[in-house]
Amino acid sequence: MKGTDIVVKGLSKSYNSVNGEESLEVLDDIHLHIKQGEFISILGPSGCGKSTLLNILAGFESGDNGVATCCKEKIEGVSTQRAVVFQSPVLFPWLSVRKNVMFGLKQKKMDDGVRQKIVDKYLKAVGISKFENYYPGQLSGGMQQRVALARVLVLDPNILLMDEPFAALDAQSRLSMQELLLNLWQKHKPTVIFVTHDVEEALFLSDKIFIMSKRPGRIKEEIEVTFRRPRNISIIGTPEFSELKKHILSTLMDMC
Ligand SMILES: Nc1ncnc2c1ncn2[C@@H]1O[C@H](COP(=O)(O)OP(=O)(O)OP(=O)(O)O)[C@@H](O)[C@H]1O
Repeated sequence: MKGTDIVVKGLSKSYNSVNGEESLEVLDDIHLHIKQGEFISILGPSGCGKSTLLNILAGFESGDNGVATCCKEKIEGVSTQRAVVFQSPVLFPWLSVRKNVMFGLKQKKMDDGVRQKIVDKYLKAVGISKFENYYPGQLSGGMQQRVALARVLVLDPNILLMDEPFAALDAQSRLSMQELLLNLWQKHKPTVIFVTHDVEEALFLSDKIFIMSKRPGRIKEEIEVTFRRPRNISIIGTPEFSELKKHILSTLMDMC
């Protein structure tokens, strides 16, 4: 079902310290409204709670106070509507690329011919059809991340939660993954919530950027990114891009 605004109101979260004696306040009074189909990035200092927020939206964890809703329903656990892509691709090393991509679809009741066609479509979309019989260990990091992306896209999620998915890649692979992601997003328009440390990446990809304060993380600033779409890397050299980049960097530096 489409219609998936994500609304977060007054969300806070603390963890017990390892010795259990103190409480570590990680998120404090977070408010967000993310519209269906928006591409959102979250930037903020290390340890400010970006991954914690993403984990709560995924349903892996819950907040202490406040509420996070998706489709007007409280997020209380994982859902196939919300797919997560991590920095390290999560793949089964003993399964071929094709079988990895097929994995989630096996749980769905559908004709096997249809299932195979969906897998073919996404292997092609992420540019790894030729490697369908390879095993993850035989692929580069960038190719593994393509497989990880195809693995979640076959399930047609409404929401993609991405936690620094391209951080481990070299500059060239990173750029090609960013372009690939933008193309896929443009076609299917899932809501994307993308955690990154890379200001250029956030500007290149997003409709909106949320900047979080240092821990306990709050939303310090919300920035609309209005560069025309479809985008290509030529926007990175424009004065408007540089201006916004400078503004975001100085906001982040002020928090150090
Ligand atoms: N399960 C946990 N138990 C205890 N503390 C935790 C747990 N998960 C995260 N933390 C702590 O919460 C704080 C925020 O962590 P989180 O990973 O959300 O930050 P982040 O902004 O994503 O950081 P980075 O940018 O470095 O990845 C950190 O101090 C971390 O040590």
